Amino acid sequence: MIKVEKVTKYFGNKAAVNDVSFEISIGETLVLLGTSGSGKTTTLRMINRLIEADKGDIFISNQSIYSQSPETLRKNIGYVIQQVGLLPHYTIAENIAIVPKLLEWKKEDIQLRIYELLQMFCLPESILTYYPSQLSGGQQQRVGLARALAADPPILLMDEPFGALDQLTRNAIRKEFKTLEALKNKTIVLVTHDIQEAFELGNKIGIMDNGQIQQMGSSQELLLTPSHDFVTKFLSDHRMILEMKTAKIKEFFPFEPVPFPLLDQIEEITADASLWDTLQKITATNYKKTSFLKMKSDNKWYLVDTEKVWQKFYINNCLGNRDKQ
Ligand SMILES: Nc1ncnc2c1ncn2[C@@H]1O[C@H](COP(=O)(O)OP(=O)(O)OP(=O)(O)O)[C@@H](O)[C@H]1O
Repeated sequence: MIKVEKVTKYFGNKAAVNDVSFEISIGETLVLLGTSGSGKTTTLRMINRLIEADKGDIFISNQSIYSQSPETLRKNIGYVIQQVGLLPHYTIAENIAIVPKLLEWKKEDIQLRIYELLQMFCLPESILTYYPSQLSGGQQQRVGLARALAADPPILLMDEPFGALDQLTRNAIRKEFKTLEALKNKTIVLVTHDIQEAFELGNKIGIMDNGQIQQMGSSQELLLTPSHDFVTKFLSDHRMILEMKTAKIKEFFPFEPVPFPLLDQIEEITADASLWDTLQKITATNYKKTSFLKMKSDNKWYLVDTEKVWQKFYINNCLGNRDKQ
């Protein structure tokens, strides 16, 4: 879907992005993660030609982005930035309608789409006549996302989209973001320096340093087979929590099946849920040593012994990794 081929960008004599290549398939989310100044934003902005590359080429659906005008290109690419970028003198309705209007949609269709997006992002109708400054940060961020999705573009570029929010709002919006049906088939490139955000949202993560992608892979690949010392060091402070977010609860089977669970200790969960999400679910409702999980995969109840889960996690991850280092 998106192919970036040996792309370089200089500012003065310095290469901000140096010979970067990667590919993303339809429906994948690639997160560019890295230190400040490593070239993440420059890479992202070259995809919608807000920054022009000096060398290399970028293809979307096998067509070079340089074979079309930047304006045509951007009509098919949603763009979300940390500062949200809502136009201050436009109402919320006008802000959301910008791209559909550019695409000359009918007035009624734009109206319908606006209401659909309000529902999708849990925003009240009353804000439609407000100006951006009258909204909270979290609401502005939701409107920014709604605006980017208004014309249902196949590609979404996001630059620190949750960066301006406090931690609680950030976590909540991130959770919504993960489950949004409207994002399921989108090809997304997201820039962040938040390691946990990257591991939560990315199918693929590209770790950038000094204008280059040091390693690109799934969260498991980065954690278990880092290809550079930089990658190991970059992730080291967060290692434990990342491994809990990467490990899936199904890896901790077999649990004991039970015919009937105790009703005050039940949680429904999918087999693909992470260990982190599962334990959070269990401990949020009842901090007990055992809990019952109903696996959505086979619809049976299992008794989960969290102590055993911890032991297995420790043996699999902590001991295994230490052996490798
Ligand atoms: N317009 C510009 N003019 C000159 N130098 C620039 C410009 N934009 C970026 N740079 C430089 O290019 C390098 C990469 O910047 P970029 O914004 O891509 O990094 P980043 O990884 O997104 O950083 P951050 O996480 O801090 O936003 C930095 O050294 C930056 O100072």
